[in-house]
Amino acid sequence: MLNITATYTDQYQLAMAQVYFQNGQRETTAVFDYFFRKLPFRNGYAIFAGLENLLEILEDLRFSDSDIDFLKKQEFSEEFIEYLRNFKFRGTIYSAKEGDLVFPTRPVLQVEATMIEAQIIETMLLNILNFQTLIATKASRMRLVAGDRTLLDFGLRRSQGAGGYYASRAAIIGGFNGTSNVIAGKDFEIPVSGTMAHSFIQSYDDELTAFRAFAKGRPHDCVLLVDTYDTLKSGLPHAIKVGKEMEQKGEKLAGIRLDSGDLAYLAKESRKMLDNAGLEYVKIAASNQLDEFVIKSLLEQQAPIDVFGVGTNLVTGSPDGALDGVYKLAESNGKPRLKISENLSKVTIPHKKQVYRLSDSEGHLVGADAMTMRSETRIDRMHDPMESLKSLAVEGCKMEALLHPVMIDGKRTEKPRSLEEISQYAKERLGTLPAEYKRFFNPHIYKVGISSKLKEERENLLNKYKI
Ligand SMILES: Nc1ncnc2c1ncn2[C@@H]1O[C@H](COP(=O)(O)OP(=O)(O)OP(=O)(O)O)[C@@H](O)[C@H]1O
Ligand SMILES: O=P(O)(O)OC[C@H]1O[C@H](OP(=O)(O)OP(=O)(O)O)[C@H](O)[C@@H]1O
Ligand SMILES: O=C(O)c1cccnc1
Repeated sequence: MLNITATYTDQYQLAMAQVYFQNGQRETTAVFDYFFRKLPFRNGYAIFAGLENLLEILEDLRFSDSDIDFLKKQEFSEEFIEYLRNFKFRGTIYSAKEGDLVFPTRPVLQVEATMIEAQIIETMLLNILNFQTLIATKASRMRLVAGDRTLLDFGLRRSQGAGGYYASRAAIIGGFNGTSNVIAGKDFEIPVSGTMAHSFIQSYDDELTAFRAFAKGRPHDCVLLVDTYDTLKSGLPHAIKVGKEMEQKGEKLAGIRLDSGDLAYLAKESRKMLDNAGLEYVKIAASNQLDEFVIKSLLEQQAPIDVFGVGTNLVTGSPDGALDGVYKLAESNGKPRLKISENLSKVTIPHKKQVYRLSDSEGHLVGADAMTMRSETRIDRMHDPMESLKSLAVEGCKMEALLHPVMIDGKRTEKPRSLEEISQYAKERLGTLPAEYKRFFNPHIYKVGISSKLKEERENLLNKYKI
């Protein structure tokens, strides 16, 4: 994994931390909620991703010697620098499971730590969770339309800098099968695969010679790019020739890739030509600015495409550049805290909380989560957090707690989950979500309610701070 140290933060976190340190508030405790306010892509759900990376980094988070040297040149006191030299995150984290379905305005994760620790990790936590959750969600939309066809991430070259590294991981959580990104493949144990570039074909005097050379070098995973000169008049005939030559050697051409033009038409024509030549097993891959809408359209056109290679629109989270996940103080030194806003949706919810996913007696999701004080284990009624007169009886519903202690006093509570396990979990959870939350246009809203106790606590605080 990329080497992230404790300076992966914003300066104001350190400035605030120094003030706590100097004012004898080193042991002041905090509870922060991580949540987002708006689903990306007008989607009906998000897939939580990035947790394993976060925990791995937190367990070993330090200021390195060079970090300390750098900070010495900034405006920090010697005593505070010494404190940072010995800094370690010793906090506790309650979190949703990575790969779970998450929805706006309810905590996805809670951090309990000293105020200093909690502030120092804020930026990094947001940076990791916001990005991977965005990309996993985008990837899952493509998985929903692609059925069981292969989805490959081709995005590293188009991503916002190093973001491509984590995008490849998040794509797998969202349901992609593999990546062209070699370092992500190595670090996260993602199946790595790829085809060939136009430059390879251009570098030879003719296409056939290029194809033959590639087939010789990659006899087991040879996918030929057929659109450099003319897909149907040149690329396909040459690929078929090489495919037949490979058969003579007891080898099999793995596939062809279409990267321009009308992908549905070209895939249909290519399939016919391959089948007529007895190359029914040769797969058709397609790429070129794909996204969930293009993939859906291609499949509606019955395009016989087996593999989709997706770059830009996956790894950039296009058209949404970021998930708006935030980190808000819910308690300090054991006292509940509130942030007031003109906009009721931005008034925070105090206290250590739990989020329960509700289902009926047969185990079907009822389309609502209930937010409670962490100490509550049962509630009969939940209230709309925005409209105080609206409430809903929930007695008889099964309540599944979503937030689990994943780190206690700086140590992880469980061994790391593999990426495969996480993506399998995401698949299962998405499988339980009714179709109306998964459609692209105007999906159902997955509701949230707060318990009577939490509502009362919030109102008391609101009254206390109201001017
Ligand atoms: N049959 C199709 N149905 C829907 N969208 C398609 C179809 N074929 C291609 N697309 C998508 O349309 C967009 C643009 O395709 P277009 O044919 O203009 O590609 P191009 O890069 O301009 O091709 P060329 O290299 O031939 O100029 C891409 O996002 C592509 O994935
Ligand atoms: O379109 P995207 O979804 O972003 O997918 C990745 C694109 O990157 C490659 O093109 P590029 O022109 O960079 O290289 P090439 O010469 O190998 O085609 C590939 O051929 C895809 O078209
Ligand atoms: O392997 C490929 O075909 C590939 C990899 C990265 C980007 N475009 C294509």
